[in-house]
Amino acid sequence: MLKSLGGDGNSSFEDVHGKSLRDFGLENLDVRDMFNEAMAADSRVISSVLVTKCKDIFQGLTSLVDVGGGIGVMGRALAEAFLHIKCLVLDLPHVFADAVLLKWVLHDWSDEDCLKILKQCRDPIVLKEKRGKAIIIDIVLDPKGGTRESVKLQLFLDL
Ligand SMILES: C[S@@+](CC[C@H](N)C(=O)[O-])C[C@H]1O[C@@H](n2cnc3c(N)ncnc32)[C@H](O)[C@@H]1O
Repeated sequence: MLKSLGGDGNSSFEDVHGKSLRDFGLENLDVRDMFNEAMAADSRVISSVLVTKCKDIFQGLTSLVDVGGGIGVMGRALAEAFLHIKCLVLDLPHVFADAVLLKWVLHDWSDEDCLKILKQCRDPIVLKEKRGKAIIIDIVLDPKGGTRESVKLQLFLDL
């Protein structure tokens, strides 16, 4: 990004808006969506070249992670072109997700850490205009005891 002429280290965007494009996008859904779609449009062009002219790069691979892969256009194109490669896309939850799934994650963290984790999950999905969800699949402690099996499991998870 162009740096401003003021020499303060900020980008021109930061000088005008008081925050980075990334932070601005977190609060302005239209801007965020427009940015993600612009990146996706670029990926459509680049991926079409990649899968036709650069096949050799992918020979022998069985898996690939597209880090910061946006809404997954590149990952999908690679997965479709190279069926032997398992493609994963890693990006921030707000980029691609309506929901965050936490299965067997929270039970072995302290209450304090659980709050931190849930807050991290909440911020991106709250921005999804109330469509977002946090889906938690985990053990629920029964203060009255529960069945023998469930108590055994609770004790096991406390170890
Ligand atoms: C400039 S975009 C590039 C997107 C995609 N690779 C492309 O070329 O179309 C950078 C991406 O990095 C993602 N990103 C930023 N910080 C990240 C982090 N800590 N973990 C994962 N992804 C991150 C952003 O959400 C964004 O989608």
